[in-house]
Amino acid sequence: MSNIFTASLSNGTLSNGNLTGSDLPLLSVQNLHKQYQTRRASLTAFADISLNVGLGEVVCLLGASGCGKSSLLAAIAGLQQADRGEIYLQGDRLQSSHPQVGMVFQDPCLLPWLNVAQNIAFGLKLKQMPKLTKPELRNRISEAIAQVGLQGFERSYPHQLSGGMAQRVSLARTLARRPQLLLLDEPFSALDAITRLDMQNLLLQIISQQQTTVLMVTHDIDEALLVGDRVLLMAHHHIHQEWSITQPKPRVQQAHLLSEIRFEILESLSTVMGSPYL
Ligand SMILES: Nc1ncnc2c1ncn2[C@@H]1O[C@H](COP(=O)(O)OP(=O)(O)OP(=O)(O)O)[C@@H](O)[C@H]1O
Repeated sequence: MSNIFTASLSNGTLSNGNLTGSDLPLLSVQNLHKQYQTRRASLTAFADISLNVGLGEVVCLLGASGCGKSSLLAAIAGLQQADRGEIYLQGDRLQSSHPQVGMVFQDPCLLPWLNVAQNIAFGLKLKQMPKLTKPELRNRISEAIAQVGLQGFERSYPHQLSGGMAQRVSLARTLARRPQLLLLDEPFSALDAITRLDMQNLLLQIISQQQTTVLMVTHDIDEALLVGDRVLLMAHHHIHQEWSITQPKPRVQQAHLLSEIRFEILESLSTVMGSPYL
């Protein structure tokens, strides 16, 4: 095993990331389980999921389609209820959506009749958000626009933006809420390769400036290796294996150092899915 990562089988036990001693994880998920009931069947979304994410940690969730990644994120975001198990944010039990938990989806979901600034303001005016004064609202909006590099586009409408710009607005809308925990569900997967690289760099920049805690779903192993401090591999609705990556960021120039872990992830995925990914 290389010195830049460590791998372990989680087997449903709590994963502590970089936590030490009595540190409270920012996010703690304990024995979470969800079934979807359809007219014909009961489908497992995810089963017996336990994980911790430490303050400032970036954890990436990888896994084959249908293993439950998006459902897990939606449950943590409070967008849907799990059937069993508990979710804690800094020790407080979460049972519905929380202003300190922000989520960005693959689709930017911008409101077409609102301009960039108004779309960002919309996220700040949701009923679960603390009330802001007008100057506070203006500050939050301009700060978020600057964070994603969209100064000058405040009055543009969604149809006037490229896909990458629209996703920047979506990110700004969530960042403006100053969430403690950022949940990202394949945020860049609909973008072309170059825009995707730009957005990955932007995310890395925001993470390092704000010390944001992130739980990110991605299909892209290279993306997980680029931004993650830990990579969790989900299979058959469980967390199957995890890797800690200690290689310093940015890692773009050091892709060769990560090839070993990339190989391990593909090997593990091939074994657990019974399909050749190598
Ligand atoms: N609203 C729903 N009703 C019924 N079953 C659902 C629903 N949403 C998801 N499922 C099922 O739950 C399981 C997990 O789905 P989920 O979308 O969470 O997986 P995923 O790992 O995010 O997949 P992908 O990577 O393709 O987005 C799948 O079997 C899926 O068919």
